[in-house]
Amino acid sequence: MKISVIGCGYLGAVHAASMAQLGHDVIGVDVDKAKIEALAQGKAPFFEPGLPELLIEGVESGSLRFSTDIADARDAVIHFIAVGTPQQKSGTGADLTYVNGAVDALLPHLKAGDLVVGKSTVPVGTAERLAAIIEPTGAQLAWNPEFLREGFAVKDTIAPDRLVYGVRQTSESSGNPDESSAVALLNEVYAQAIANETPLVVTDFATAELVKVAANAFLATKISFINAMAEIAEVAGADVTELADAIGYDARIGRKFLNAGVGFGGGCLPKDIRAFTARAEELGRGESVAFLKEVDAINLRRRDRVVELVVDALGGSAYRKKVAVLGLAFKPDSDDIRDSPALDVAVRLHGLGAHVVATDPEAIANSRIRHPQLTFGSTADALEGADIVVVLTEWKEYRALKPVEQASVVQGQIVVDGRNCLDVAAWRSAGWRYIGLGRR
Ligand SMILES: NC(=O)c1ccc[n+]([C@@H]2O[C@H](COP(=O)([O-])OP(=O)(O)OC[C@H]3O[C@@H](n4cnc5c(N)ncnc54)[C@H](O)[C@@H]3O)[C@@H](O)[C@H]2O)c1
Ligand SMILES: O=c1ccn([C@@H]2O[C@H](COP(=O)(O)OP(=O)(O)O[C@H]3O[C@H](CO)[C@@H](O)[C@H](O)[C@H]3O)[C@@H](O)[C@H]2O)c(=O)[nH]1
Repeated sequence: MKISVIGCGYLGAVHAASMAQLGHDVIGVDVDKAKIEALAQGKAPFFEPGLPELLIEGVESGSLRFSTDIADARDAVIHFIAVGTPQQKSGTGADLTYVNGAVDALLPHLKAGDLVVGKSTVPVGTAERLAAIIEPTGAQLAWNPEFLREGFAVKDTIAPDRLVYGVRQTSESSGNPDESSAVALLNEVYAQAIANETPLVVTDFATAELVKVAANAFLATKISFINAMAEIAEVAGADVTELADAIGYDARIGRKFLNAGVGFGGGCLPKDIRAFTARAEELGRGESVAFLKEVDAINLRRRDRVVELVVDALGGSAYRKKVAVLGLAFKPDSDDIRDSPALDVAVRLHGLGAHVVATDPEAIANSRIRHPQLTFGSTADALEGADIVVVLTEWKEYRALKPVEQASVVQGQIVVDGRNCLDVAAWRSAGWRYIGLGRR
């Protein structure tokens, strides 16, 4: 099928490359010239495992093209909207400027029979409003939320664990949205996943929009739940990792997303729970999701706690102490530093007068642009003569560090494990003072 993908960031670039990989003819459009130049040469503008290979293959075969000119999307039949919906600058709601701008720009190029497919995460009610603008062109709108995880984005796009189509409920389709042509077109786009019997939920616009924010709200709640348990474990002398293992054996609870630590960050969970709360308040149902404010508060307290643990371990002041910060990205296998707890903690320690030397396998370049005041270096640079080591992103190279080898490099054998990802026994037996979050 001829597909356009409007917005080629973390979501759109992967979506465009994956659609080409699935055999479609794809044009990716973005307003960011530098990004499009890189993509057009088959180069990934950010770190995402598996993406470079797909880009090169797609660009070389001609099935994947990129442009800054939205008019180049006119031959496509399916137009995915994958632009950002960040948190508003003044407020907690979603900023829809980019979604509105993308739809406005696309409008003159739409033709009867086209399908515009919303992928961006939006407040419930957005699709209905956009459909009123799009439908007079003879094109249709569907909302098809994306559930990919950064670090696994290619796999999650090509083989998603479920598909959700939000489509207009029409009288012609006798109230049955499954019959609509939007569904037929989307089934063609996702033919491989459909053939593999990927669970498919066909629903209305509002439900599709809500599914996305509900999923992220649930994940964020699960993480904050275990972090709240970590707070209690800390004062009770219990161990939150053993607690998580024990409750996780209950299949109704499950062990996934029960890793306590410095908390969740990234371009999705934090802003999505805030936007959901703001939208619920607009709809007069703020009390229904008021707990998400607590989820957010618990999450942010974890960052304070890590800073506090570091300062306490340094004898009450971080001033002029060398702090090795291992990890800056919001999660491993990503260079994304949006709302990263790791970067936040590094900046705060720097603000307390510590000599922070921070490292990350992929996120130094992005971190340097945002916070040039920090000192960046290799893992060896960070550890050399450090008074304390703080692990903030659980990259495999940090988990694999040998405590015995590092002991001779540092000044102080103290490690704060902000992700509860190190082997406690190994570090302690090598003479280190190990401090986890809610660990015994
Ligand atoms: N990143 C993820 O893992 C992920 C997963 C699922 C859903 N989402 C949602 O997808 C959306 C995009 O997220 P992202 O992380 O890719 O953001 P991003 O900031 O990485 O990318 C957004 C892109 O849109 C471009 N853009 C803005 N206005 C445009 C316009 N008018 N025309 C063309 N391009 C335009 C920007 O230049 C940018 O490259 C958000 O709503 C997000 O919540 C993201
Ligand atoms: O047990 C856990 C699991 C995760 N995290 C943190 O939570 C954040 C988010 O992690 P994850 O959900 O894996 O990353 P994202 O790539 O942001 O993906 C989320 O956000 C996307 C954008 O909406 C959705 O598509 C995905 O389904 C959803 O998992 C990261 O900071 C993790 O370190 C924890 O602290 N503890």
